[in-house]
Amino acid sequence: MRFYKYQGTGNDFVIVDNRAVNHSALSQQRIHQICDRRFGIGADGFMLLNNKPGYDFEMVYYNADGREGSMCGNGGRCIVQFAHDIGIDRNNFKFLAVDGDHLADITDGLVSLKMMDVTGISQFDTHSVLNTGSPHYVKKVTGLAEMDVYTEGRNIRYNDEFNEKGINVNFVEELGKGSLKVRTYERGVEDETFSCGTGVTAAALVFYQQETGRNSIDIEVLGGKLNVSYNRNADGSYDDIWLKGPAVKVFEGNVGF
Ligand SMILES: N[C@@H](CCC[C@H](N)C(=O)O)C(=O)O
Repeated sequence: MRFYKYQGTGNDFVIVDNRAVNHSALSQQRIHQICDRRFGIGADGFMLLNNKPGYDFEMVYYNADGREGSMCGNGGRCIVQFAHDIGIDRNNFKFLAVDGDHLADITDGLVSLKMMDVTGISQFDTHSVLNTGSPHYVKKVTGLAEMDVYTEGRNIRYNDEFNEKGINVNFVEELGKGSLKVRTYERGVEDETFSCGTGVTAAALVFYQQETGRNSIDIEVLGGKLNVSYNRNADGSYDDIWLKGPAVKVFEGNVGF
């Protein structure tokens, strides 16, 4: 099986072009093995690029545990760069993912992905919960650089409330006005990753809830820098949400299992 390895701010993926040869029957165990960093290629997730009438392609996303995941923002940006690299020659892409239609473009070497509209944020004393294509728990913290994100994120992800379905846990510190640092414990990888696109999107929306209108937030993650821009409506809903950042091919090869 021919595969391509991509990364977007250190969130890394194995991608397979599934248009001519059909790899849709790969088992959960096999995808988990492909993503294993010791026994396989190593990645946070696995994606198939499928043909889809009416779209440039369809993205099917699996977490590193081999289960089909909800939307992956960095995966979406990487598969757009992959589509461009294999000759799907567009300035503006339109593709289908598990959470619906997405638009995307590549400008000045950066991939921008339009995220789904967000209708509401559930606010609690210590944290917020929202869905940006994947479910996210967002907690404001200080001293993020020193935090044990793995242990604290895992405790939340496996508590009685979230244990069954799981949740992605984001810890967020404000670096300055319109500038955040985010670290994420990801469901399905069950570890801290270097970046989470739907997670930084959630963090941006949670942090600037007072700012109605157009906002642009710069976000630092372990693997680099992202930008989230969006429109906040007076009723508290969000639309025209764009996630922008690098998406880069790392290597390609063949895998026999
Ligand atoms: N890394 C992703 C999020 C992937 C989905 C997630 N792990 C889940 O299924 O909950 C991103 O960049 O958004």
